[in-house]
Amino acid sequence: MPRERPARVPEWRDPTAPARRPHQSESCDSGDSPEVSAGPVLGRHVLHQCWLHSRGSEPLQAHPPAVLPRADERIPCCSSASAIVGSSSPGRQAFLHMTLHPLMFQKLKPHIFTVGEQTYRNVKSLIEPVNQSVIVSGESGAGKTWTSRCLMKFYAVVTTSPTSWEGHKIAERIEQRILNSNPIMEAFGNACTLRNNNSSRFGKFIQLQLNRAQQMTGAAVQTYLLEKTRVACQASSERNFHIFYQICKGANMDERLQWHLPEGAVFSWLPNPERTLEEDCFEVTREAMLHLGIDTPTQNNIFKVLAGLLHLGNIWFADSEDESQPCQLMDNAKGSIRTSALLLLLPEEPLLETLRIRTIRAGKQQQQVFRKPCSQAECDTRRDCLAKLIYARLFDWLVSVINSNICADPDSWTTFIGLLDVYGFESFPDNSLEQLCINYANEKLQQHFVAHYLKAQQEEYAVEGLEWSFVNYQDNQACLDLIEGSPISICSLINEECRLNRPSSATQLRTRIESALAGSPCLGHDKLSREPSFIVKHYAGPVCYHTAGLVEKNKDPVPPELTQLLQQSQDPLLKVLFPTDPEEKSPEERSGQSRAPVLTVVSKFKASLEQLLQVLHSTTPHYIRCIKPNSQGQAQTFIQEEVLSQLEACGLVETIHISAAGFPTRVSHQNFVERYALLRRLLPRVPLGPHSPSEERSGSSPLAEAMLQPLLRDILHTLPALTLATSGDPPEAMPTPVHCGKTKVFMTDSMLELLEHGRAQVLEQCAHCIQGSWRRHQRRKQERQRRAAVLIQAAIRSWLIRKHIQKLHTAATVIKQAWQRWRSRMAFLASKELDGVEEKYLQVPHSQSSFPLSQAQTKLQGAIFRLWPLGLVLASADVGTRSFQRKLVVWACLQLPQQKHSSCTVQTAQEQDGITSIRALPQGSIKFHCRKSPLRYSDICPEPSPDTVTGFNQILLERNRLGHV
Ligand SMILES: Nc1ncnc2c1ncn2[C@@H]1O[C@H](COP(=O)(O)OP(=O)(O)OP(=O)(O)O)[C@@H](O)[C@H]1O
Repeated sequence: MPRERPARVPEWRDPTAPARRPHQSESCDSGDSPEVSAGPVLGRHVLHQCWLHSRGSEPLQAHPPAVLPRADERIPCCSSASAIVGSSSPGRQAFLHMTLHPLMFQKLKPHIFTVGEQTYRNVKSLIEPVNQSVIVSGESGAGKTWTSRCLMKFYAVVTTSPTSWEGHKIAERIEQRILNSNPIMEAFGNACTLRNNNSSRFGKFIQLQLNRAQQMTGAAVQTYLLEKTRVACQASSERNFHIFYQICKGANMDERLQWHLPEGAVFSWLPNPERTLEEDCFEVTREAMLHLGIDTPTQNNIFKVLAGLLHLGNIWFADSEDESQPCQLMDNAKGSIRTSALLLLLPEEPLLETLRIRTIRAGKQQQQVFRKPCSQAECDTRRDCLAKLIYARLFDWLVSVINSNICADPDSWTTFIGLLDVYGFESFPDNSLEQLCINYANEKLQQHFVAHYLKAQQEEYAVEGLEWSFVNYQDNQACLDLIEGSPISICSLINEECRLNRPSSATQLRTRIESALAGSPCLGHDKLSREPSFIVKHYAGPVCYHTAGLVEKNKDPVPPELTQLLQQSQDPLLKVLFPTDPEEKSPEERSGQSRAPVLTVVSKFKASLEQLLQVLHSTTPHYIRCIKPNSQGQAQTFIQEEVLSQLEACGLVETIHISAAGFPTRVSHQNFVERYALLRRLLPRVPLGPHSPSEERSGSSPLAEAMLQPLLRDILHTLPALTLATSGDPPEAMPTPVHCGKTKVFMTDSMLELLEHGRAQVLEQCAHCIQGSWRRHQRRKQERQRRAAVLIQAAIRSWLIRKHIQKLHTAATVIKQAWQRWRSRMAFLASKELDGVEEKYLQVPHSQSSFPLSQAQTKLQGAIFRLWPLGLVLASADVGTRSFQRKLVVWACLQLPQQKHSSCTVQTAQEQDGITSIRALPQGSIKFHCRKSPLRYSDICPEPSPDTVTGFNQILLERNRLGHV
């Protein structure tokens, strides 16, 4: 039958509306500590807090409890095992899945001390139920024992009386005794397995007893289902119980002699002795035993018996060809049986006979006795059975001794905190009776957990004023009915097989189970399996159990003659373990003699489980789920698949289903407003009144409840719009999206998603807005920077140019001045020179001249002198006579002397007759230069351009150019 999901009553209530139920005190909720409840903000999978660490990787990161254990202690949260720690009360430790709301993830990491602190505070608060229990579960090697040990240390510290010195001493002594029980129990009950070097091969419930002042006055230990087969049979690569290795390695010479354990002796029940573990510490066990009142002679006695068991394991029988004859001992086993008998103080012959010959009683009074030699296999079984019997009794006796030493007088304690360290859910390729019992126990605990969780949920809804019909969640009752139900179940069928006392066949048992329980939805069948088997669909997954050997294991037969033999022992310890007093007859004996129901393993286990659950039901439970990050024991390695399967096995998936059936997300008003206040942006803008705190403020400091209400209302008013925008559905179509409690907002997953979606949208818009503004700002800034750069560049360039020009100017001034000085000097020199030459020339007497001027020439010269300005003007005039006419005029003006060529001697330059050039001196005076000047400064031919002065004596007209004029 598929599991039904609970139906809910849809409701949409105004958060400000008055609550319909009276407000209940928060302390009713199992009395939580304020520190514990302060951290979390959102609740999705309300129950559990998750943390995963690798071995020894991180320092303690814990919410500090009131009192911490000593600093040198290793702390569970930071080492190999990883844990999910949870309170069963949903309202208190509510944490949201990290991937959904990283921002809202709990501020304080989970820690077992938080659970310890919570339980202790609950006890102190004295609110019913006062007694507390912590259920530590997980697969082998996940850290259950370690966690329990740390919790015990925690309680030992917090419950030590600080009132008086004497009281303190007593409390310390009790604490020490309780802690000393651990090494003893671990030495005798733990072994190295493939999965854990220190694997507990039994379940235990430790009850820490507290007096009225909440001081620890004592403790009691209850053990479950010791794996006693390990004494005689160990899987390859595994070991026997630690204590056997401790005595073989730690005994001194005398002890070795006494216990017949010579150095290097080989025992078939002691595999892998070469492996040395930190648990092989004999001295620690001895010390702890001493502290618990087990004196040295008793200890020696215990170890002697254990050595006897080791020698018993070396007894091997040869197969007998004649069935009527008992099997013979193997040659090398003769010494072993002698030593074993010696150590167990048993008579050698009866010991051998009991191992080889079965006694069958018949008749009304069981008076007829038959003796039947056993086969070799039966002899081995009897030998193993003897060892298991002795070891199991020894273990139980040790537990009782421990209890008698640590258990307080019933009047001296009033409350207790129980620590349950049980095996986790197991599923191997080959599962048998042990796994059936373990998984049965886990089913029971899961049911207890679910019941408590549902109850706690309902309580919380009631406290918050929710109209809630949280119904129809079908827990694992169907599976439990299949395993333990009445009148027909797997257990009852197996027990029946035991009672019928007939040779049982595995196939027959399977057929019986399948036919009798065919209607159960949790029973399956593996068609591919070659071996007869059946499948049970547990809450953590299906497990296939093989039926072979199931009945035998369930019978756990102890031949009465073995017990009788042990009763003959002279050993003081064995005498205690196997009393002869008929009053103290063992259960095996009692069951063998009477017609009372056979006490099978399953029935004993079921009885003890029921007893345990009764205790748990009377307490407030707390859960610690230990998760192993990897099976190799490596640091910083997290194997997802392994962790996932453990989460399934510890029932987390189931818890999520239950949680999802209700309002899995719970957020305090404060946190809700802080997270979703920005959704109000979706509403049309309304001016914020004096009582409407701004978003900024709501995000930074806690708001008063009165101020929260309008904000809450605003946020909730956005929901219809949000629904419509996101899904397109009208808001009325949405089933019970959100509910406002008195202090919390309850939401479904879909509503959470919707809110988150809306929030993401608003944030996106904000982000776009911010991005746009930022880009604008950046652009403006860049523009300003560009303009500034241009300005600076221009200023620098102009400054550089000005500087350059200034330099040029200065240089030009210098050059100009120099030039002017030089020019004036040259002009002066030229003028002076010219003047000097002209004067000189004019002063030359005609007679001495090679070309003397006649009077006519002088006249002509005079005419030229008079006419030259006219010629000059004509030559340079822009307007007026042009071309030929102009040339003629100029020519006429300047060539007058040439008309009487013969009379004029100044014709050529060579002859130096006539005027060769007309010159203007810089000073402004015009001088006629009549012949080629010999002067140094004046004989420079000017450029054709009339306005260019290149010489110092400007040549206005030159004879040889006149033709071109
Ligand atoms: N918190 C821790 N800090 C350091 N080491 C740890 C811690 N938890 C577990 N370990 C290591 O892991 C080993 C296995 O732990 P533990 O014995 O507690 O596992 P378990 O769950 O009790 O296994 P089993 O069911 O086989 O008894 C320990 O011996 C120890 O070395």
